[in-house]
Amino acid sequence: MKTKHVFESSEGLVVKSLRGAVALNPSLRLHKGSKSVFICDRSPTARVSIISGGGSGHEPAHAGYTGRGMLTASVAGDIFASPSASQVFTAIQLALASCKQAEFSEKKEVLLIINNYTGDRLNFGLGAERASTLLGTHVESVVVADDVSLLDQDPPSLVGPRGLGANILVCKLLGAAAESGLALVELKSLGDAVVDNLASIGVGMDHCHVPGRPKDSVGSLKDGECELGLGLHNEPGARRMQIGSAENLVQEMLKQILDCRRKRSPKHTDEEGGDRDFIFPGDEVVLYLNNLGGISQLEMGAVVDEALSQLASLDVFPTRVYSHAYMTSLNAPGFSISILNASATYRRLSENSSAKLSATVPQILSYLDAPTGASGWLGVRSWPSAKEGEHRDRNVEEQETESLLQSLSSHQSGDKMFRSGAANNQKTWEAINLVPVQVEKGLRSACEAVFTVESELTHFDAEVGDGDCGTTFANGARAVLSALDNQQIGVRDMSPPSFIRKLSEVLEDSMGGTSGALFGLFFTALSRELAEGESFRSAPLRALNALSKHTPARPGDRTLVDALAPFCDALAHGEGFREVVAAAMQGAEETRYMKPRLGRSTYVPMDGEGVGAVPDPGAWGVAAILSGVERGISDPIE
Ligand SMILES: Nc1ncnc2c1ncn2[C@@H]1O[C@H](COP(=O)(O)OP(=O)(O)O)[C@@H](O)[C@H]1O
Ligand SMILES: O=C[C@H](O)COP(=O)(O)O
Repeated sequence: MKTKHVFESSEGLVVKSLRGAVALNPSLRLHKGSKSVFICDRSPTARVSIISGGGSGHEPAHAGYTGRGMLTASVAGDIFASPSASQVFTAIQLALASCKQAEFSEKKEVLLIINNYTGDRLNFGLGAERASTLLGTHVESVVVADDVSLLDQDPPSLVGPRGLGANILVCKLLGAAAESGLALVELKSLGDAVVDNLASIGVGMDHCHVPGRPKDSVGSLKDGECELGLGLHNEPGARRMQIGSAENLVQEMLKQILDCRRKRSPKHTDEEGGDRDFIFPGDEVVLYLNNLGGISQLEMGAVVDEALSQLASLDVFPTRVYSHAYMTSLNAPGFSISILNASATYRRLSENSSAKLSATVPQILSYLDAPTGASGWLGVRSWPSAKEGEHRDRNVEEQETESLLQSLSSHQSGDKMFRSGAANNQKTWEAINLVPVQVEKGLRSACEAVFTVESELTHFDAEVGDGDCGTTFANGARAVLSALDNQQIGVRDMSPPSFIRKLSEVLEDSMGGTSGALFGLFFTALSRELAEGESFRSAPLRALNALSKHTPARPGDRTLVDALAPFCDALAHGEGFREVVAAAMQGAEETRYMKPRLGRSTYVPMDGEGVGAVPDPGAWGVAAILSGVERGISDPIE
């Protein structure tokens, strides 16, 4: 595995890289704070804004696919961690603003293209909810879940298949369809039909290394070995196997794609036609290969050739062929093969009575052929002419974007109400038996505890996930300490509900990822419960119940809920703080032996030697936070 980088740390790397992407295309602007890139000269024909995004490390996704005929705006999280809900909300605002101001109020329709990862689903979902409430935006989502490598899991995971590199094919198709003037309901029908008939599988020769992470944070593969059923985030593949030969590898990958209908879990059988072929004779299909970043172009060309000749031997002759590093996993030496069945997409649209669009196969293919101004797809073909001696000044452009966002706040309704939430409640800390000095000490100590376990969390998450859990938790802890230090939040100056509400905003803005969304939701609910008069003993359990509406995770599913639930329960039952923290730690410890049904661990085979021995990183982090609080407060809470 290559661990040498041009930039030895990931600090500031994402924004720098986004600036690079914007420099390639004069039609783009960057909003640094939210890591959003948007079109500043949107075409008049597009009625709907198309937005996608996700963690960084997948470049040129998604900034490189922002441009006329593809995405109106994109939003990036940290490396391999989804952007937060507030980032998504800002991206939506900027996409809407890219219409001329006069048209702003009429073009409030947004389609989100979301890859099926928990963090992305939660954060894009919450960002969309906020846009509907505050801007009156009508938002629909198309969820890309094209990975066929884990369809026969038993019991089936609650997460569903991952989204792989064919996400970009969906962005291209829907971006061009939006450019042609389709309405939101039509785009949603088209998108759903496309993702239902899209199947992909990835393979990796080795893992990639994230700049700045410990060099041994991810294990290397042995000579001659590969991992089949690979995601985009460096998590272990569905299974290890001998490469054998390139022909065998491509054959195995195509077989999994062509058999995907038969492999779908029984619960999908009725609605999705389980036990059927993925391709019928005469179907028009698109072959799409995605280089994860580390395979030579020479070999990729040969893989295209191999895939085409094997498909020809099965009487399948793709009408369109694409191969490029569309959506990378840093520089991972791997690739994925995807097939989009355009004929089946057409059938699905014409047979489904609830579909709001009918589109012929040539029409569907025309969306792929349509020109785009997005540099990552074909490269920008025509540059707007600049006056002699006129140069772009990125500082001026970024300042203009800040001003634009500020001016947009006048279009929002109810922002103040949303932001302050429970802030009006004047109940004091003393009234709920907490001493402000102790609360601050506990909070600071919790942040220190996160730094202590950061590398452990990275290690656990690298074993069973994508290795970003330590960074995500540490980002949150750093932001909380800095918010306390610069008095952005102050325990003494704020009532408990307002303080917790602000804390949730700080966490939500700084963390991203699944855990950032879950913390944001939990603390928002906690603030509301306190404002409604619940005590510090009863409010956390009620907040946990509120969280349960956004995630199906329950104790036993091997998530951070396994640490949080015993804590909330024990607190509600009147146990002392030492005991409630011990309950959380025991819950986290027990995750070592649990089989995951949620989160990224579901993609990883857990029966393998040693893998099951690590606890769930999120649960471990929550337990560390709580024991940090315990260390920080010298007296019991009551
Ligand atoms: N659906 C879910 N519900 C509750 N907790 C979850 C869920 N999915 C993942 N988690 C928790 O999130 C932790 C990972 O957090 P994070 O690194 O932010 O996730 P990711 O990188 O996958 O977005 C997991 O260890 C698990 O505790
Ligand atoms: O690159 C990361 C993806 O957007 C998934 O995000 P997540 O790991 O937070 O679910």
